[in-house]
Amino acid sequence: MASAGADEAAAAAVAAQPRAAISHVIFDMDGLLLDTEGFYTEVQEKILARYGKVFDWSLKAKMMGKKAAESARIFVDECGLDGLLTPEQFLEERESMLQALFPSCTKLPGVLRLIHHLHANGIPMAVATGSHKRHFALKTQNHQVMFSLMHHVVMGDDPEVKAGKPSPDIFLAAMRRFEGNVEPSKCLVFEDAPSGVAAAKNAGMSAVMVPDPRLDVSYHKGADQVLCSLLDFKPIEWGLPPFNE
Ligand SMILES: O=P(O)(O)OC[C@@H](O)CO
Ligand SMILES: [Mg+2]
Repeated sequence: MASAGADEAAAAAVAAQPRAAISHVIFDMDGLLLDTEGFYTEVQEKILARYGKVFDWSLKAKMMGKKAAESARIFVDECGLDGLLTPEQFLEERESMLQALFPSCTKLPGVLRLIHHLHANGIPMAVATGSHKRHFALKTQNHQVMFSLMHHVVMGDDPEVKAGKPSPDIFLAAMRRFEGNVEPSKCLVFEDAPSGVAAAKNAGMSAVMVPDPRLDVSYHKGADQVLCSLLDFKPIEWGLPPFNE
């Protein structure tokens, strides 16, 4: 067993050489802060079952994190539903089911601890979500306090977000809305989706991925760090103030 002295020396070494000198943090929302991805999966499984098809995780990997219209197009194309269902009909069909589910969503493990810690230490935070305004309101109605700690939120239907993730648009818009002149290399993005990690990297930022365990590990590549849960995040590795526990 390592001695207390050895532990302290190891912590000092990590603090002396962080992976990056992060000053600003940007969170994805669905599947990262809020446990909403399961709702999408459930509803999409139901719709696909009507056509005698099974919704799987390789399709999920392509859809998650995208703007609604983009993921609807992927759903129709990948499932071979052209001529049977349009992307617009798909969105309409899933809408009432999703609306009923969203308000009951819960926070994912470690979210509150990390956000309160960063806020207490004066680290500016933002949210960058592919979700549009109407869904954002339904998902966050029971999590207002947490979102009030964010400097700002950028949503998928924001005029500055021309293309959804993996385009860097949303993360660059989130970066520009912080006060001062913030460099991408100082921004750390937390994401659950492959397209979100790619968007962060395309923006020149660092990306910590917290994927669903059902997502194949081949989708982890590109992330600077992959964690099972936000509870495993060590701020000190990124030049951020350490937890005091
Ligand atoms: O960007 P996020 O917050 O994951 O939201 C995307 C979404 O609407 C569901 O995949
Ligand atoms: Mg997400």
